[in-house]
Amino acid sequence: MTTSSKAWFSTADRNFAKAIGRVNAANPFLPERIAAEREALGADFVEAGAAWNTRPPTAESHVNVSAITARCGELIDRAVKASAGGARPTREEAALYEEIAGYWLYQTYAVRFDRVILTALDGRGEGGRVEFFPAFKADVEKCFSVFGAERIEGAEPAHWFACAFQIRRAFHNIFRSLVGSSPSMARLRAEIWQSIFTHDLRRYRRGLFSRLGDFATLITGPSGTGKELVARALALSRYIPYEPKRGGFGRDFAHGFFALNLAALSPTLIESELFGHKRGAFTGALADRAGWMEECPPTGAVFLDEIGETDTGIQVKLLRVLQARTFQPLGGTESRRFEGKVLAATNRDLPGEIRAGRFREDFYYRLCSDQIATPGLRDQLDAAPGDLPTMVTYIAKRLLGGVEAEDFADEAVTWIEKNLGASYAWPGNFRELEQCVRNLILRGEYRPAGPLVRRVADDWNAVIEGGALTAEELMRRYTRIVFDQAGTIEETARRLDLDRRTVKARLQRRDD
Ligand SMILES: Nc1ncnc2c1ncn2[C@@H]1O[C@H](COP(=O)(O)OP(=O)(O)OP(=O)(O)O)[C@@H](O)[C@H]1O
Repeated sequence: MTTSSKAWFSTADRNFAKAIGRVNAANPFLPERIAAEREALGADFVEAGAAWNTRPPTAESHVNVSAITARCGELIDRAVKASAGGARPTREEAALYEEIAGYWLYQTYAVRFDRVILTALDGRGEGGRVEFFPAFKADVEKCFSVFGAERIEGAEPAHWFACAFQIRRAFHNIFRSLVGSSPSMARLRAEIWQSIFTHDLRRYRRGLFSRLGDFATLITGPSGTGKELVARALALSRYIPYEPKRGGFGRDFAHGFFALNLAALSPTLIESELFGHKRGAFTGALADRAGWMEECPPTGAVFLDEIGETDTGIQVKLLRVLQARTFQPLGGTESRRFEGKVLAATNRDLPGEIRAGRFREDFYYRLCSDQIATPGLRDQLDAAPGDLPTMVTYIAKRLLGGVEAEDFADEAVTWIEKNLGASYAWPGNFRELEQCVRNLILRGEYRPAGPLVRRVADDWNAVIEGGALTAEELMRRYTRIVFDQAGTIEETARRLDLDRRTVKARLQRRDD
């Protein structure tokens, strides 16, 4: 296309831009994202062998992203020239151009964003300051100069910058905390992404970004599966406005997560920690103190861990926070406002708790509009056995540091496979794996709370071959093995397709 042409884009450009629209809209943790990239590049797409992203792609590190960014850059240059030559875009062309410009701006600054984010997340640097906004602003203005006076809604440089930066932060918060390449882990990452940005990034950028604090998120899943990690990633990935006059973000983006374990504290202490207290509100309250609900900024989040354990009195007060956004400090009479987002987690079956009268239904429905479920470790390893060495290396690196960890991880995986067996149930999930690695470092062995599965399996073979068991005994011993792996009567009943009373009766009968 030349500057004298009336059309901005050729048919091929148009198809490319439509595919970029799909890339922008796709959840980056799902296969749909890679499919959209493939569609954009056609024969130039380089197969990377993965159905979904397993690390944050950047234009420098990912050949397809690089090729798409370069092509977007060419189209932007062409549109700028066409516009200077007097060609006006159609409505459709303007919308396609917005997709291309958005992609190009984001990828062009991704590496610079990364440097700031990683430095802050590692506890170095100031998580609120960013120096390159003027360059970004100049690029936004260049990109959108093509529209002359008609500006695209939501294309203010500072807002665009804050959104692009937030997307990058979310990438790192999700990738850095959650190890694993199984489909269930990919789904978990995708769910976290959706909880932050919704399924429509464009709508999010245009207005929803300021509303999502009103949506509470409930994280469910077995113990030790990373529910707190999910909560932290959600809290640290919230939208934070960029303030050009201050030369930085409204607050330090590496903070903003206010966690409280409700199972560990008495109701008075829970109230004091969450809502704060006035001097003299209880013995030991020597001065006024603000709680998490007051400390948490509008762009932060309060995390209520073990929400299934809290008593109904606290539930009523939390319901009020969710509905009216107000609370009262202990010993105080005036109402205060909570401006942040509520995240909660439990490994309990909340509908069951409601039936048993221990959990308020109205509170549950206010909490569960957005639900995220964390998968058990055994399920992940069944789908991706190669994750065991990756996870052990990840844990060992944090405990031992660099080179030593690689060697140790090989030894640890060999020990686990030999002594626990490749199909060990990991009833304590990732937390148990961490415990196992710590024990292997200290003692060279790990003894799970239940019997070692391999030894049980060996005994089992001998018993079966001996042919001396009655059917009843066989069932009783088998139930015991499954219980040792499953950890609870409910889960054992589910796996054996029995009712829980039968399981309990079999477990209670004494061994001969
Ligand atoms: N997928 C994962 N990747 C990396 N670390 C993980 C993962 N899942 C869990 N962990 C680690 O396992 C430990 C337990 O995680 P966490 O406390 O978040 O679990 P939880 O689901 O909240 O458990 P509980 O229900 O007992 O509170 C933590 O040290 C956490 O860092």
